[in-house]
Amino acid sequence: MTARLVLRDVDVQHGRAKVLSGVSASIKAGQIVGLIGPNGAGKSTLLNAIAGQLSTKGKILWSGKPVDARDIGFMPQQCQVRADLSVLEVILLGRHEQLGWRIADDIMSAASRILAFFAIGDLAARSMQTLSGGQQQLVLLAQRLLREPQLLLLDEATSALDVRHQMHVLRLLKDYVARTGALVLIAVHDLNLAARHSDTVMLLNGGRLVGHGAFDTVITPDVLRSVYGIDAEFIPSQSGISVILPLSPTSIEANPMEETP
Ligand SMILES: Nc1ncnc2c1ncn2[C@@H]1O[C@H](COP(=O)(O)OP(=O)(O)OP(=O)(O)O)[C@@H](O)[C@H]1O
Repeated sequence: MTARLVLRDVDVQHGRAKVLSGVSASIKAGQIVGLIGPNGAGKSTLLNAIAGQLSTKGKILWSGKPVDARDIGFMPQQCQVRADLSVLEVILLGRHEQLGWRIADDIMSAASRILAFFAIGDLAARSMQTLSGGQQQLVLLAQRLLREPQLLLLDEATSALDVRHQMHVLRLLKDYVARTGALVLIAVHDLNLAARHSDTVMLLNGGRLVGHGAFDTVITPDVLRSVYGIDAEFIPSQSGISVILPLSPTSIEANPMEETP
């Protein structure tokens, strides 16, 4: 039976502010789900809640059970390595539970395969501290994939990558999902990227889930106006997916969730 992530009436409160409110969804594994919404909508909060990093109300179930840390690969938004470790060492830490005095051959070959998939083999001996922001992001993603998690939670994990590396990583994720049947939840700001690379999207606004389904059923000109406060042109492309061209912002308003205690 296909695994499912079930969210039932999930609430998160920070102090007096409710930052996630009544989020419910049933999400089938074997797909990439784009988590979209304006700044402060609750995307990171939802990913942190699923990863078990926050105290929540409601239920979060993976295959009918509470999420087990061993099932997930989580890459938070602020993610960096401060220690002076090499790229290979950081990637191997993806399997830290299995590391001992001697690194088993299968872990070493899995690490080499991941380095090759991400096209970062030439960085293996480099110190993380000498890498660019985008290169560090690639290494940390590779580290998460080494675990082969069933539930991969990525918070803007391609934000520091150039367009070619973004495409490469999203294609790798697609192959990974096809090979393993995993579920990937990825928070993204770029709506065109979400349209092109997600199987479905979840749209958050003001801490609530306001849309869930195929991108073109969730994101319409009216929704862009009401949720993002922009007018936009939808330009048909050869891929069959319209390109969204933002035209003008309407107005910037305070996040309604922050105004009401
Ligand atoms: N530790 C905290 N204490 C108080 N409020 C918080 C805390 N963390 C987040 N918030 C608030 O929760 C709301 C949701 O934040 P969150 O980071 O989940 O949004 P987001 O959709 O990921 O935003 P962005 O796209 O800007 O990263 C925001 O209003 C934010 O100010």
